[in-house]
Amino acid sequence: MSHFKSPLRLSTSLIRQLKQRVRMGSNPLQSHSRSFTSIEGHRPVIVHKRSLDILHDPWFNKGTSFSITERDRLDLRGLLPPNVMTSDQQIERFMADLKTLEHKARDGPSDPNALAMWRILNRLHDRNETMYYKVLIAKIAEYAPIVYTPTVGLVCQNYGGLFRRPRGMYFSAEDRGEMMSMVYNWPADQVDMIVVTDGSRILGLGDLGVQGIGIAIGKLDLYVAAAGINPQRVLPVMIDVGTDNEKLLKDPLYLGLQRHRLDGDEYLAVIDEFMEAVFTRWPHVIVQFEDFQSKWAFKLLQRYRNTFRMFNDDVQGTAGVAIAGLLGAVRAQGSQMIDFPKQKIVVAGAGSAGIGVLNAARKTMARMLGNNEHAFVSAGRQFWVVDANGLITDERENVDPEARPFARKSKEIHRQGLREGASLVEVVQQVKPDVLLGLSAVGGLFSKEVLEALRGSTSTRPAIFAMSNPTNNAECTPEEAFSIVGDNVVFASGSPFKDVDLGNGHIGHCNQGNNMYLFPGIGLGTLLSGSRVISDGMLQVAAECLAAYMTDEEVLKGVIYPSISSIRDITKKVAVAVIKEALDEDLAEGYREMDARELRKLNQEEIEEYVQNNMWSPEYPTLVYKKE
Ligand SMILES: NC(=O)c1ccc[n+]([C@@H]2O[C@H](COP(=O)([O-])OP(=O)(O)OC[C@H]3O[C@@H](n4cnc5c(N)ncnc54)[C@H](O)[C@@H]3O)[C@@H](O)[C@H]2O)c1
Ligand SMILES: O=C(O)C[C@H](O)C(=O)O
Ligand SMILES: [Mg+2]
Repeated sequence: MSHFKSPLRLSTSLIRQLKQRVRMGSNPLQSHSRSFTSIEGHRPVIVHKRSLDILHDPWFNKGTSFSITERDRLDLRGLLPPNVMTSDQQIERFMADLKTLEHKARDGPSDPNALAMWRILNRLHDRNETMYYKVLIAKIAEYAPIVYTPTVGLVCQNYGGLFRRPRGMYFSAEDRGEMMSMVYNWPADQVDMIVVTDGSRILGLGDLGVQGIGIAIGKLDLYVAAAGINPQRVLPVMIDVGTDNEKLLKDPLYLGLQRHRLDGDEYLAVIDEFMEAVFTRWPHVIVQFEDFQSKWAFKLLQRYRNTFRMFNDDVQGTAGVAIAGLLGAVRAQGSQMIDFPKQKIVVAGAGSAGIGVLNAARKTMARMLGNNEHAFVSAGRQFWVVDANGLITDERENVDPEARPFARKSKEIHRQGLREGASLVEVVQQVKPDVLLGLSAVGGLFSKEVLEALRGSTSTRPAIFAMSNPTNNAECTPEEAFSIVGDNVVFASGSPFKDVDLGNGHIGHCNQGNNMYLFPGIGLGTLLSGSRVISDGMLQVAAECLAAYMTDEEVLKGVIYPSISSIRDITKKVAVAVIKEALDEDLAEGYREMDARELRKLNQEEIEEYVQNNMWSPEYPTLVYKKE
């Protein structure tokens, strides 16, 4: 049976004629016979394909021009950005992209180079996945900065122009009531990992709307490269609930819904429907929430974390990476990890990432101090939190509920010569912290004055974490940190920077403090344990595993995070730790033929082997044809 469906009311004789042409082996569409040109544009074309097969067929593909009814008819709903474009608009978008490249090439070589590399890699990804991942794994240090931060930020900003072949799924506010069937448009029967964003806070670049799909794609590239998740079983997802980015709202070539973001219950209803749909089709999938604005990041995490296998990378992944780095910084001072609760820590930024780090760091300190209420209260005194309105104290009106536990008591603060709203410089001057940590998304926030104030730190070796992404949003550069604060600072940044030559043969090491060191292992460990949920304990052991990865010799040199070339190895170790914890907490339900009982029988070495054996490697399999 052919999948012939008539989009127009056609006369039966025309249909018969068309069918006959197909039977005779001539595709009416491929016919260039002049006698047909008069009705060329109106005649329906018979297709024997649906879904991605159509989008991947250059002859049938119309990209964003597929109408809504056609998308429904051909099982394309969700496989394209929601905005339907005319073919003129498509061409305009393409030309605008071409011009942007020319224009940028005149402005300087770095960004267009990175974008050009992304395009070349992306084209390889489209035509040969095995080869793409082979290249990525072999040269991860070189290409992670292209497929991941910082270039992925630029890619998202320019996604309208860069968009070629769609990748992943789009669920939009217009799809309410349809998602449960739309998920079946995805061709894979098994999906292990979904990374989903609503595009509301992409890196430190703000609301990029539908263009945020790039970050989900980039994160999943690391899932494949670092965790060996099979690329056929990953699914990047964009939930388009509109955008509050005025520029995109006005851009006629924008690919997403041109309306303001849904809010409140309407917003929640869309995300709920998405979660129900994906977990109905793929009950064992893991969903990583990525780059949701803080306002929703915490709420969604609380809403879903006890029922679904999900986590929020910005809140929980970042927290673990920061804890590992903070413990490394303590060791770099020549102290023991157990001295962590003595550290004075100033945090700039109280969004999803900053608050995630603060909660985890406070809990880690409290555990070290005896794990009781008193310990928790006293741990809270080690933190000073500065946001866009300055130091947060209990005098602050309308403080976010998540930040409230970190608001300093005004009495205490007055004794330190500080007050509500004190500036970052003042706070650093008065507190003389051991650690200055930035998750503010404000490039250059650690100004000369702030760094000079840090010279007064009571630490023998102050640590600076300029964790905001991408590169231009880093709170300071390593050059600034080493030259202003001193040669022996410990430095980490969210996006990669080069080490600094300090002269006399000395190197100022620049660590990359990025959640990429944890999320792949958290996902892999959860998948292979079959844990029902992702518990605090599993996240905690992941962070401890990363901290323990570094040797004393390395940390004393200021090297507190591994090099990205060992990301596959560290990911494997993190996954092993996560599996063991899931077993200890009785959350593990097993994976495929390894049921929970069998899993429980494995010793450390066998768990390591189990993880290794389940990591996909890019090798060409032998293909054999068999008729269906
Ligand atoms: N390195 C990593 O692994 C990692 C992980 C997650 C997020 N990040 C980065 O962290 C940044 C923040 O992410 P988020 O989700 O928390 O964003 P957010 O927008 O929710 O939070 C930003 C916070 O910074 C504060 N802020 C703004 N201006 C400030 C100023 N002048 N001084 C002090 N604070 C100021 C805001 O008040 C807010 O509390 C982004 O750049 C993101 O890329 C990095
Ligand atoms: O994406 C990254 O590089 C880290 C982090 O998730 C971020 O939002 O900045
Ligand atoms: Mg993120």
